[in-house]
Amino acid sequence: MTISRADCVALDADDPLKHLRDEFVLPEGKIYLAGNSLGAMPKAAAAATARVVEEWSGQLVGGWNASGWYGLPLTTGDRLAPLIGAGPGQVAVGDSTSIAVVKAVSAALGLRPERRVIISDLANFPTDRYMVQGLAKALGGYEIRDIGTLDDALADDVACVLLSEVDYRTGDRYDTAEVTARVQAAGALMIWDLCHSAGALQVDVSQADFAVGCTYKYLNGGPGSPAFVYVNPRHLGQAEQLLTGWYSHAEPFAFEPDHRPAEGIRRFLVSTPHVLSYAPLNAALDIWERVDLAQVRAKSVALTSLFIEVAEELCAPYGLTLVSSRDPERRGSQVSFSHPDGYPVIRALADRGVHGDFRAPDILRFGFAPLYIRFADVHDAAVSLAEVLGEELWRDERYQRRLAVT
Ligand SMILES: Cc1ncc(COP(=O)(O)O)c(C=O)c1O
Ligand SMILES: Nc1c(O)cccc1C(=O)C[C@H](N)C(=O)O
Repeated sequence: MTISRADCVALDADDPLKHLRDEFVLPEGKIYLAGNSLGAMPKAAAAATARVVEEWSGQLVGGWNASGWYGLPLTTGDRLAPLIGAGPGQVAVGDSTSIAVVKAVSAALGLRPERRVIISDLANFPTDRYMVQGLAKALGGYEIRDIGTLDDALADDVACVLLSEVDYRTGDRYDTAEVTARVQAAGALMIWDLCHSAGALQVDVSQADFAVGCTYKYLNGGPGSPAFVYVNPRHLGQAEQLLTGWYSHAEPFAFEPDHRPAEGIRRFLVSTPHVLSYAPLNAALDIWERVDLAQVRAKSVALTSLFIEVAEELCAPYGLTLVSSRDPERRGSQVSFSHPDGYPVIRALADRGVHGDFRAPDILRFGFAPLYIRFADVHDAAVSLAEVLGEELWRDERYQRRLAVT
């Protein structure tokens, strides 16, 4: 083999991020390549969550003031902002990505009232599409244009464009600066879904109009951790989002009968924050505060390139086809292959301790979270994949049955 396991161990020894792995709880003897679905747990998350439970028991309702629960969506937003190239007062953390999509798209439509088309990529994660479909139906009079190429779709009737920087299936990445500039040159507003890029790339939202994303993948905020919405400062104070819950009111505790929108990013809140869910996320952000994103990206490129090289070399005879781009610039921190028996292959691989996942119809996905994945893991995962394919372990009948969550 061109690259040996010993070479990979040497790469690990030189890795400037190697000390971070110890900050996470990782299952013994397993290789976790599903951090693009749910990130690993920071060791500090348990104590951070226990602290909030203590605050609750000790302070009861006083916790809203004394422990800063009321301010969590914005204090956490300010901590997350540097990870996506945003500044203070531009990011609100709360709700889910699906809800954040409604906030961002509704705000964009309000800023372009004369335009009646929303562009949504067919490659968008389904919930983004479903939320836009629901919103368009509720508002009435909107057309959703599914893009083949952006050039064909951009016209003077387009209000906004919603795309994912990194495609959840293929792992391919848009050139966000170039696309944003084209969309804005056509007079439309650009909304990026950053679920598969935040914590994996050097995201730069500074030119985008809006962005949304989750915190439970590469950011390691925990299952169901709150999402984020970014609003470019040029729209703050002007853009109005549809979900006008009381946290978006100028004075929630004035209890006025009619909605009066808050100034600034607070307008993009909806209602009571899920206080317990912010605890593990903030524990993860404590780690992120000490991380250089340029090093994260460099390691991500190296890990994904290594996996492609070793997996292709070992699995060449077994019908595996690379789906992700070969150009690391055009790739997120994920490598996808297709195989006609992708589902049982992923199940058999998990039984051998290597956790990737499967996306219909035939995609094997492997996510490489640079904070805790080692080069030796990449090597070992490719060897296991070759064994599963070469020895046809996936043919075992118990791997054919579909689980509820794939
Ligand atoms: C690109 C993308 N958008 C949205 C979501 C999900 O949104 P939600 O957190 O609302 O379930 C996911 C993953 O589940 C995703 O990959
Ligand atoms: N959000 C998820 C969930 O609620 C259950 C299972 C998986 C997920 C995921 O995040 C999947 C992920 N967005 C994907 O890219 O497929």
